[in-house]
Amino acid sequence: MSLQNPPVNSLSLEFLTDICISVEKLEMDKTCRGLIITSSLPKVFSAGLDIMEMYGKSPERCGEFWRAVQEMWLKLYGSNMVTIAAINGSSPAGGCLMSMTCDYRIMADNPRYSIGLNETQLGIVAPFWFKDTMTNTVGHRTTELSLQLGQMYNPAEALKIGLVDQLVPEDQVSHYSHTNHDQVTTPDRSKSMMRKPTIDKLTSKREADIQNFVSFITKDSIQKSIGMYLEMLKKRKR
Ligand SMILES: CCCCC/C=C\C/C=C\CC/C=C/CC(=O)SCCNC(=O)CCNC(=O)[C@H](O)C(C)(C)COP(=O)(O)OP(=O)(O)OC[C@H]1O[C@@H](n2cnc3c(N)ncnc32)[C@H](O)[C@@H]1OP(=O)(O)O
Repeated sequence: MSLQNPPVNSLSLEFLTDICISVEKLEMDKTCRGLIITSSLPKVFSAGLDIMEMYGKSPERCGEFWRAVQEMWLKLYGSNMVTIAAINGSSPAGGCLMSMTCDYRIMADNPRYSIGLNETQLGIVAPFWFKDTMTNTVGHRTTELSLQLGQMYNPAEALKIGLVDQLVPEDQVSHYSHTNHDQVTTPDRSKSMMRKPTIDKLTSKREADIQNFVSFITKDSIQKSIGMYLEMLKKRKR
């Protein structure tokens, strides 16, 4: 599955819906045992959630958006397929979350790329299931430090903390993700045994999580922080 939503593969409601439909189709295809997620765009795996979906939108729309984010996570984290993230560019926040849902992460060894949960930098708090996914990937202490600082990691740092499993030359990400994953076997009961408690936690709190998100994101102070962050993104470009 090659992500293609220019300019930066941000996860809008529409794009998330497309991703969910694609994963569902592959999941039902009995001939398909594995899924490699990568990006068709240069330099960016995914810029994470589409910030415009969280800025100046109605509570109803925000709720619909958040349900789609949850659905993407539930489908990928609970997938019965072998899943590999071929991270061929930067992958902040929701992009990092998406790659952490996979069984194995291969990243391009380019120091200009970064990956991590940077929500704190936007003045927002990573939801509990983002935190849980990271804890399951890199452990409690690293997650605590990482979330408090909104830390982004270059590929070497990401490898060191276990956020990615393998670094490869940039032009070989696709090759390695197709051929070099002996470490990942066909998902069996171990995968669901390890992930089920985390999945059940969100499933049982899904509606409350949507309410929390909507009331948090529509607060004036949070809208102001997001607006300032958007300005910063645009200025950084000039
Ligand atoms: C206490 C109570 C707790 C309750 C908690 C309840 C709920 C929790 C609440 C909220 C949680 C919300 C979770 C959010 C997770 C997210 O994913 S937020 C998104 C975070 N993403 C980012 O910060 C990425 C920002 N982007 C970048 O760093 C760079 O763009 C890039 C990805 C590294 C690429 O760089 P590059 O130089 O190639 O591109 P540009 O920067 O020039 O960008 C091009 C263009 O795209 C726009 N853009 C970039 N990222 C996004 C985005 N994520 N969404 C929308 N638009 C984006 C950028 O502004 C440029 O636009 P242009 O100027 O109009 O061309």
